[in-house]
Amino acid sequence: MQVSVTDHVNDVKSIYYASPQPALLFSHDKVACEDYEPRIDPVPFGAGEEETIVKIVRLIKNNEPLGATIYLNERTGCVEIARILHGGAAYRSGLLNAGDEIHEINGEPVRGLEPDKIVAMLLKVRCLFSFDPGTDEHIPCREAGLPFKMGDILEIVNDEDATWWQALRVEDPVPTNIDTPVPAAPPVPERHSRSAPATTPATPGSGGAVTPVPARLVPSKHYQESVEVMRRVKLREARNPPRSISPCRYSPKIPKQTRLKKTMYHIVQSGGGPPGIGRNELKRRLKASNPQHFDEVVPYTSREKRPHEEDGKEYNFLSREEMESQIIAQNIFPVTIFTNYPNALNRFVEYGEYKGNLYGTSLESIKTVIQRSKVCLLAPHTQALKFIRTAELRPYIIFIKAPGMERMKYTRLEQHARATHTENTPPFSAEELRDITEMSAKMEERYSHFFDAVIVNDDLHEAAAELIKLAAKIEREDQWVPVGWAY
Ligand SMILES: Nc1ncnc2c1ncn2[C@@H]1O[C@H](COP(=O)(O)OP(=O)(O)OP(=O)(O)O)[C@@H](O)[C@H]1O
Repeated sequence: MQVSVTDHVNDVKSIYYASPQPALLFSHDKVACEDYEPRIDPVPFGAGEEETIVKIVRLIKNNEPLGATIYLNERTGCVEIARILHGGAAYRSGLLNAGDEIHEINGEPVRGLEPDKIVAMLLKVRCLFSFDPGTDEHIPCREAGLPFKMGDILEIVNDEDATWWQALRVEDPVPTNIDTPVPAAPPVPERHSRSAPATTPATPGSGGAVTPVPARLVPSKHYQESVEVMRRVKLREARNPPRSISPCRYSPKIPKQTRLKKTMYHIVQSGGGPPGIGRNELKRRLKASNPQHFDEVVPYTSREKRPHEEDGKEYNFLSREEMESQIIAQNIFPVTIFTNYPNALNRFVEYGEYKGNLYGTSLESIKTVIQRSKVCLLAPHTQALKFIRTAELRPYIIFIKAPGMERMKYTRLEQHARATHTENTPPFSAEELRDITEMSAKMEERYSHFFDAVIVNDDLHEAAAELIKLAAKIEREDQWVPVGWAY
């Protein structure tokens, strides 16, 4: 031991000859004396050999397999670790052993669950885009590609390659042969279920009853992002061909943070679908289905209060100066607004100007609704999604989509449907309906990765019924959430 230490120091010296030797020796000795073994709480004093000890094991690992198989011990009814695979994360941690009983995973009890159910608690990837290997010009082998559709669930078994990951479709039989690598725990690029271990069910001693399904290639997150960027650049260039700019005259513009964005309010409200598609109508119907349960935020405005209005009921009324200073402040101190700018009480997730008055929805108003144990219904602008799509609010985003142009005309023209954000507007013209339909397609193309569900607002009654049913289902079932929300 002593010899190897000296050798090592000499090696280092020969490369970094200028380094002072005592400092090197000191660093080396310090590192060598550190204990890098995982720390396990000491066995309670007095616990006998026969007594059960509960270990709470915390494994922090990257996108790699846990490297363990599990089985249901029918005698005890407990889920136990069948094997620890050599070299896997569990093996390296030294924290888990074959025969250990698993009582809960990420806080969720597993007693009585079939191993299959536990496998269903694996972190998996829900696809936020579709992929057809037949049309991808860069895939190294088309036959090896795994086609998938948006919403499909995949298990990524290898994410070592920067461009092509290996994946299994979740309905494919999971390999159980212990001689083959256990499917990887999830990289989960975007979203995953709330539960989380990475184990594979196995019957002890069976050594693999199911023939493993070979993993196939899917684009990595990095690759897909590059594809998306390129697609948008091409699209933009096709729409506005670049003009040649003299390099001498070109100076990049520095965005002015303190300028107030002047967006028309009806644009500001175009989040859950294009304006005019029926978001507010559907929101109204959902609220009416259970007014005790659903509620909406009270927006802020700088316009004059009308005689019949009550502050805090229809709107929260603020002077234009107050609203402006708060909006400007949040642009200057995007993160620390509450501590750095004591006058700013509101953080507007969206704001805009309509007919000379400011309107906005504040984060605090949303929280107020939630704190009253109500489900907060919003129809935000797409720009607001990044502010509200947080671990704190955990929104469920439903896109209200336009049906085809023919159905738009059939359903809206007959009903004399008209915009509701302004008063006394004439019914939609065919031209306006075309705009709504086109905007719907553009929004879906651009923001579909934010959507948890899509409802096509064709027949209004059917769309409302679907929304009400979906709202009930959301409350019953676990949802997919971004990775960061689960911890
Ligand atoms: N499926 C439908 N069939 C017929 N009319 C509809 C349908 N959905 C909504 N409408 C009507 O379309 C009009 C616009 O709906 P709504 O106000 O809810 O749209 P919006 O998306 O909230 O847009 P805006 O912000 O312009 O109000 C209303 O008259 C509404 O009753």
